[in-house]
Amino acid sequence: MPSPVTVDRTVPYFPGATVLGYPRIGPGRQLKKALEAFWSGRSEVDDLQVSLEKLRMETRRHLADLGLTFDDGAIPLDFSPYDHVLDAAVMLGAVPERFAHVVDAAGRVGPDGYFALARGDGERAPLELTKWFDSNYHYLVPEIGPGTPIRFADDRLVRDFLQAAADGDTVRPVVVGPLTFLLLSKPAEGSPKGFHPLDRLDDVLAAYADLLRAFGDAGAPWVQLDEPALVVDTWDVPRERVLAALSRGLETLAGDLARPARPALFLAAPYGDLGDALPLVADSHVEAVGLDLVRGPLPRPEVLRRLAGKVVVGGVVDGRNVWRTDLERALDLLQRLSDGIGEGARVGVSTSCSLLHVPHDASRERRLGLSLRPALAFADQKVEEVQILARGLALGAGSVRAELAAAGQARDARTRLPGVRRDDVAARVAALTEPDLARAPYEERSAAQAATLRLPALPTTTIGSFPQTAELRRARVALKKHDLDREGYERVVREEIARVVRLQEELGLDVLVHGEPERNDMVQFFAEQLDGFAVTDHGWVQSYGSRCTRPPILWGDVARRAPMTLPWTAYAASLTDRPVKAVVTGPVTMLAWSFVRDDQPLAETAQQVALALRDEIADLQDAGIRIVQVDEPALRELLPLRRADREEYLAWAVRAFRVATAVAGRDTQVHTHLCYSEFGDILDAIDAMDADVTSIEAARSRMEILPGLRAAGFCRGVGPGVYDIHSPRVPTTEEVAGLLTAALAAVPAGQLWVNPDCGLKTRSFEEATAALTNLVQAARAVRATL
Ligand SMILES: Nc1nc2c(c(=O)[nH]1)N[C@@H](CNc1ccc(C(=O)N[C@@H](CCC(=O)N[C@@H](CCC(=O)N[C@@H](CCC(=O)O)C(=O)O)C(=O)O)C(=O)O)cc1)CN2
Ligand code: MET
Ligand SMILES: [Zn+2]
Repeated sequence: MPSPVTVDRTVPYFPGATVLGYPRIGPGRQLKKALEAFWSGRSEVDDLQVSLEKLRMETRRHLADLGLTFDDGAIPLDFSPYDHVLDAAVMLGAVPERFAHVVDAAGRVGPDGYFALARGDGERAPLELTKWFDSNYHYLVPEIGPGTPIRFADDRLVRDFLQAAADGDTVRPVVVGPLTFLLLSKPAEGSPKGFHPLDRLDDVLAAYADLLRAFGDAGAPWVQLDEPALVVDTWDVPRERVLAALSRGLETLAGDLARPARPALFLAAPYGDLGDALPLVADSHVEAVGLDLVRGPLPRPEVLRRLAGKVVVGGVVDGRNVWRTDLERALDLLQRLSDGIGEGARVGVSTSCSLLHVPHDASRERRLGLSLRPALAFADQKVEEVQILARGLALGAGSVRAELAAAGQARDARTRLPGVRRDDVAARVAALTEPDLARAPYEERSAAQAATLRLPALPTTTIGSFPQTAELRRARVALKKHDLDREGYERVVREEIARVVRLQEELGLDVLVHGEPERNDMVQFFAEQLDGFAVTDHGWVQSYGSRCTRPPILWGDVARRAPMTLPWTAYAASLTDRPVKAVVTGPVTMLAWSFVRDDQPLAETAQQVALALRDEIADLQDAGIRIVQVDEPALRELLPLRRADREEYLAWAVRAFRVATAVAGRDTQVHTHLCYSEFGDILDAIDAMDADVTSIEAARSRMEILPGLRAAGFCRGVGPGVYDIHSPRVPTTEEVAGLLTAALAAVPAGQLWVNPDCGLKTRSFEEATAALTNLVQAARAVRATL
């Protein structure tokens, strides 16, 4: 084992400039490639370890090349092989009982066990995957019960630190903080009523204290504890309890455990405002605190003064968008922060949150055109921005005058691009009136649809996508490289549609889809065809594990140029007598999974996207399509983290859905699909969307949502997912039938639909066929009992 680093522990100095975290996927998606090679058996575990360490090494060296320095802890070590919340659970040995065997006698979890927790192992269901705060990143939900083992068990994080140190690179380890860990956990199965993971606070704190001691022994100058949970005020425990837990945590980890036994502590609170938690942090013994000054306000003067003894790290560079920072404004904010703290203020400059949410490097986007590219800042550009700001803060604005001016010019130039403001689009949004948003009463619609669609009870369907084959992806690459012409590409797509339609008929599904083979991604595909959006070539961002997306960049007013999915859907419909359901991506999801403009309210942009979709739905309807699904999987994701902001958001989100869908006549059945989240908080909004059928993720959480829906008075069609598509595991017929029977306890048979949790694009045809065979059989069996 490499020897510890020697540092002067008496003076914890903090960098002028840092970032809270950096993309983990690698500029060439090295993480994805290494993981998928290992999972498929194309590489051995040693190859995987070598690839991962190489990626960590290249990342820290790259950050050093960009100007961040090792000695002062400016370079974060925030790597994770799959997910950082899973890493914290593994560090604590806190695995669910069904996975107890993956922890060895020494407390460590090997690669197979680690990936079994993340992805299941064929027999055991993996941890639940859900949204990380209000982002499109997904974390694995720890399951914590009264008896779950919790101690400092797996020291991988410390070993990673020492491995870097052995190369002479002293990094700043980043760990999910103890409160955030517990608040993101769910009670393990079998926990007594009233149990909350927070009940295990003392055990978790003891384990973190051991972790910090180990980092101290290893010579880490700084450790960053991320506590984003503190900016959220909607947890299922009262705020007082969260604050009491925070006090206790600060006392245990920063006070009782004093330096030099531990590294200096940097408590970071991304994604919002610390609010009433900040005074507690100010009065604690942590050495540094990171504030999100993009989303949160500058703290009040009396709170600022209490921060005087600490390093205060101003998160002024937005980690959630890709626009160049208004450096002048940011510098002014930092100056006010410093002045507010008063004499001796030590202010650092950082990003508002980890750069996990943005792609690596905007300079690679050759196709983005000379007009847009200068206005963009991806991770590497943001690393430069924090350094410019740190220089400006240390040496005065005059020292960075040229940089401030260049940033200002690039930002101004963007707002003047043709297409940023369009009178035709503004006029259409302004002309919308209430009747444009209303459909016929549900009873009338339901009767009309029953007459035209003639579906059996418990109709079976899928969520839209079928497996994306390597052949399709290759064809898209060839099309881009001009090795395949448009006609050739469309032939490949049509053949795939025909194959998927045939397969669905053979399987006996009731409502068919075309399978979405023409889509690289459900958001990017539409963005490529809409005015106002730009797409990237290399702008990959991790969504979960090895899965990535290239979020489009929304820069101008949105309008549809031509039908987007109509030809493909119509082609599928021409091949079968069964009803074919068209599938489009809804307005909120289009925004949530893109980088949005910062010069106009989201609500306004949402109506523009909704109008473009409305035109598409009108065309589909005119072409004889009688079922249209408008996917809104991100509806819950964008729900504000603070209770006070929620109503306004839900109002415009629901309105946008209705703008898009109210063009449907009474005998056109409107479906929506929601996935990946707790729906408890948005049941009323789901109801207000007024969709005829709503499909929701439910398999991993065993149909927990249904009683709530019933209680909310929801009376339309509902398809609780009966099988988890995120895992390769094929559900048995009995299992699906069991879930359907459970669902029937909460939903009348006339309302219940049968479908998977989500689209099948990440599965193989073999897995999808096996699972759907069982799904159809289960539906038939349960139908026979009605
Ligand atoms: N945007 C978005 N967010 C979402 C979802 C979603 O579907 N979209 N679903 C939920 C879960 N998140 C997901 C995110 C990504 C993927 C996913 O499958 N991503 C694919 C990439 C999809 C894509 O853009 N595909 C392109 C590009 C594919 C590609 O990598 N091509 C290679 C070449 C491939 C070859 O030669 O075979 C290359 O460019 O290097 C295409 O099909 O055209 C992946 O990581 O592998 C799935 C779920 C929630 N959030
Ligand atoms: C993440 S929601 C996915 C919905 C989409 N229609 C699909 O089936 O893939
Ligand atoms: Zn979904």
